[in-house]
Amino acid sequence: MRTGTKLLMRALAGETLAVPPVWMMRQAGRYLPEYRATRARAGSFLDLCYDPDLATEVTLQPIRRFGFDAAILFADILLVPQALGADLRFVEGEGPRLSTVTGAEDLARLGPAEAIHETLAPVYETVRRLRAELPAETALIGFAGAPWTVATYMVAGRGTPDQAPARRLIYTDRPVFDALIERITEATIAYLLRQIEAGAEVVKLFDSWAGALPGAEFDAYCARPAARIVAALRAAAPGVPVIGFPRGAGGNYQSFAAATGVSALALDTSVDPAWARRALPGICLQGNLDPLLLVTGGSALDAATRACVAAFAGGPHVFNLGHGITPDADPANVERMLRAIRG
Ligand SMILES: Cc1c2[nH]c(c1CCC(=O)O)Cc1[nH]c(c(CCC(=O)O)c1C)Cc1[nH]c(c(CCC(=O)O)c1C)Cc1[nH]c(c(C)c1CCC(=O)O)C2
Repeated sequence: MRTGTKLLMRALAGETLAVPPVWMMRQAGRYLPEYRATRARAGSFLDLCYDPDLATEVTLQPIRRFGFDAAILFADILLVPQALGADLRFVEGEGPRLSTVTGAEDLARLGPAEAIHETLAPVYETVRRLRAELPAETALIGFAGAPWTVATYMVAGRGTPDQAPARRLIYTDRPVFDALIERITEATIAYLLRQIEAGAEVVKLFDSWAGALPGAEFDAYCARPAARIVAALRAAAPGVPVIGFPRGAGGNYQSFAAATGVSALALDTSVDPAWARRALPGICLQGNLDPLLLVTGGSALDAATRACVAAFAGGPHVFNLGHGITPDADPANVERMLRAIRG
């Protein structure tokens, strides 16, 4: 395989490497001064997402600075709802605001899954440019939000601490909720396949709020949609690894792995690596350093980084954080983390 020498691809294919490949969730972001400068040139965050030149530039910035083993496409999980017809804007200092979907009429106003590509064409162009510009050793990761997490924003119209609006819709109007999950699932498959066609070598499914699903609903709204997405990608794009990230799934990480057949599991900060190795044998594990250590730094960062590498050393591992790097992180601490991993 042409990509066979990239460390990330080797780890995802199940190889245990002496030094794990490394990348970070949110590696292109506000903790980098060069990101803030490009972001200021773009205007809004969404303008940046839809400008292939600038989105390519910010994706490459952390690769140039740190030499990560993978780049992740610069975009957002909420571009899919927007492409389905939701109004979307990001309020500075607050977060996303969307038009809400709480009933059959709202659902009827959304476009079909196949209609998303017109809006998302600039994202595919960014993927093409990245594939042409990335160093030969750097893998390109595409991504989408998982249906449940995307639905939580579409139902509430914003981020919520407990995803109560989406949970409420499950209990009060399950047919509408199921239809929404179905629409997002179809759009996600179409979106990821276009990213793969454009040059994404790996895709990651972000289910950031999987931990908010009641246990009885985890299978229906986290595992099953992910299983459908994985199966559709495997059928149309065999050989492209899929990383699943059911954040906060706890003990459900096991049933998620079994139900979906993902190539790798991204573990959040709460998961004990030793438990994960025992409970999830044979699968590539990604994670899971506490991102706060990149704010606090010092010898605690060195110790935790080395402990993380050692704890996962018995099998295929992709070093990452347990969640995204935060805007108050110090880039010098990222260098320090990389020295502790790579020596
Ligand atoms: C829930 C979610 C979103 N977006 C995403 C998730 C799932 C992962 C997670 O749990 O973090 C995923 C995401 N968002 C972004 C990426 C790009 C790739 C990467 O570097 O990881 C990815 C993979 C850029 C971004 N997405 C966002 C930024 C900050 C925008 C800015 O420059 O102001 C970036 C770099 C904005 C965003 N986007 C979203 C929110 C709630 C916010 C606002 C909160 C915040 O400001 O941090 C939705």
